[in-house]
Amino acid sequence: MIGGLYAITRETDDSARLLSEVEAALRGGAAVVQYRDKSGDVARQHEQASELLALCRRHRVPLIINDSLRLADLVGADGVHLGSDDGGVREARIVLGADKIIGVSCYQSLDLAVAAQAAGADYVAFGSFFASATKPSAPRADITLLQHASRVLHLPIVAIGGITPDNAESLIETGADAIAVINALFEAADIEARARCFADFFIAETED
Ligand SMILES: Cc1ncc(COP(=O)(O)OP(=O)(O)O)c(N)n1
Ligand SMILES: Cc1nc(C(=O)O)sc1CCOP(=O)(O)O
Repeated sequence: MIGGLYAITRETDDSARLLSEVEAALRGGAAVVQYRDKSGDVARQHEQASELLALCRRHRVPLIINDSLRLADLVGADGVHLGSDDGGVREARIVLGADKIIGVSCYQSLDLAVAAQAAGADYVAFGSFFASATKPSAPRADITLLQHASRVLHLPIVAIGGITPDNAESLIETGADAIAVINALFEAADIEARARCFADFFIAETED
């Protein structure tokens, strides 16, 4: 079940730094990790994904691979995140099997989310809710989308794009089950403390 702080890695060839940053996020309470690397360096991706998987297993947190069904299958990751160019849910389900997590980017479209749900996705993601330093060109989603989506869908909803400690609560209160964060998490001076800050929003939510 996807929920809480969903940490997405920054691209780097410094594997030791990658691992130590993700470990800090896990210590702070990240509930899901996504490996996202657009370099096209297949050897590096295989090595980093394998090392991250071992780390995530030690913390009992799922590792999702962005974009690549092939890499997810090769390293035995816990799931894959599919964007509009990354293939369909049904194919991913056949390759990965019933127990793996399949997430789908639905951008600003509830129709895409309904279709992903019908195809057997395990979660859907909407964004970008705020200006994103990582993806400045990402089209913006309105927060009311979360309200509609949480009424219509019966699977976890992930919000992404420019999320910071100052705006995360508004998304969670409006219907996000998870918040996916890159910059505001991994650019923080103290990644563990920042992760804890994000994770605590979900504890506060269950206490309300
Ligand atoms: C949790 C989550 N949500 C959305 C995205 C974006 O995926 P995509 O649209 O495929 O873009 P890239 O990440 O591949 O640039 C994501 N990765 N994770
Ligand atoms: C990878 C990605 N996808 C987005 C979308 O809107 O689909 S926004 C985004 C970047 C998220 O990083 P940050 O937390 O640094 O803004």
